Amino acid sequence: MINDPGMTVAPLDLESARDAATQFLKALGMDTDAPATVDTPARMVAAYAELLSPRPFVFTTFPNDSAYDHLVAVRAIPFHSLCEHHMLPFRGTADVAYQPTDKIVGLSKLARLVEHTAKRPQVQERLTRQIATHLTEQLAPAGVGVLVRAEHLCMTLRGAQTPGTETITTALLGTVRSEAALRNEFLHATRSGDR
Ligand SMILES: Nc1nc2c(ncn2[C@@H]2O[C@H](COP(=O)(O)OP(=O)(O)OP(=O)(O)O)[C@@H](O)[C@H]2O)c(=O)[nH]1
Ligand SMILES: [Zn+2]
Repeated sequence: MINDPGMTVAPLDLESARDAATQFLKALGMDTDAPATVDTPARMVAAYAELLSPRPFVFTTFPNDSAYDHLVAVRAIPFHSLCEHHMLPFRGTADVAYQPTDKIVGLSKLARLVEHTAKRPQVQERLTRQIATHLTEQLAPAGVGVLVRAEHLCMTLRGAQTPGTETITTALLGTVRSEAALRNEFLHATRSGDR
């Protein structure tokens, strides 16, 4: 189970959230007593609760018994998160890679780790770093590379209103940062044009 403190998700108080959502929607002019919208505050809370509730999972690792020492990369892992400034979604893909030493991880766990890290109020920079830090702590790999591409709806739908923009963040650690050959291998494996 994911249990390091940086990954803990605060418990949700759904009842208080429902009361607050009713107030919030009334203040925005919605009639929350009308038949069609009487359940809207509860639905809104359920929707946010779903977006903020990562599925628990076990970060299963195996001995690296073939002494595999090139990059393991899973790319284009889809995710959605909530920007902590506006509580609007940002969504995109994460490319996650590591160079193993003694341990390898079940491949699906890289996708589950992305989901786990994304389903909380976030900024993209922290999301990217947290994925990389978790891999470093759990696998003691020689290197880690994480590249996240995302559309921020707070920027594309409102505010600056810039549809089509994509934000790219990277976290390169260990050999993926320091060795040109591995860095290039990572950047080549994650090139968006190859999808
Ligand atoms: N660095 C970073 N900024 C983000 C992220 N998500 C949203 N933001 C930005 O957070 C900032 C909040 O800025 P404010 O000026 O306080 O908010 P605002 O008045 O709504 O700003 P506008 O979005 O420009 O209208 C905005 O520039 C957002 O684009 C993120 O993941 N990382
Ligand atoms: Zn935002």
